[in-house]
Amino acid sequence: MSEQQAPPERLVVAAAIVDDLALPTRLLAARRSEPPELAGGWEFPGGKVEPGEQPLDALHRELREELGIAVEVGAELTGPYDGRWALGPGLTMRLWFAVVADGVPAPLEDHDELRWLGPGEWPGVPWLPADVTVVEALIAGCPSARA
Ligand SMILES: Nc1nc2c([nH]c(=O)n2[C@H]2C[C@H](O)[C@@H](COP(=O)(O)OP(=O)(O)OP(=O)(O)O)O2)c(=O)[nH]1
Repeated sequence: MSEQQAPPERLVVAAAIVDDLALPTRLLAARRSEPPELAGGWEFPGGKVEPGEQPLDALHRELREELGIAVEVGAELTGPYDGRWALGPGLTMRLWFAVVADGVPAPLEDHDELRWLGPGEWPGVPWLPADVTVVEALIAGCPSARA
């Protein structure tokens, strides 16, 4: 009988899209439309890195596919697990600040609503459970996000 191995971890890459990399006051949140168990939860736009793909290439691809935008990527908000954020069994996330460089964000895929959250509003949507601590860390690092 062969030993059971844990399935490989999948990396999710996502963006905290803000109005200004130096002084962020507005954050773009996206409401998931699928799968049914996640629908209605708000998240950072992004998705899974494909095998052989570089994380930042995956980020640009996901944002182009999901929102129809090109972005300028800024600093990474590193998490407590080897720089990543834990999302659930077998899933971790890397998150970068970004600003829109081209296009107007639209919910083209996987989302049914986008919302720019102003100062004091960043915690104000029902984020996916794993994102709540990420949003807290974002706010802690961005005094300009507070009301
Ligand atoms: N993009 C994103 N996913 C998140 C966040 N928080 C969170 O728990 N997740 C979870 C939801 C999903 O289970 C998983 C991301 O998968 P996804 O469905 O967005 O990936 P994908 O676009 O590549 O789609 P697929 O290949 O699975 O079809 O991570 C977040 O802030 N952003």
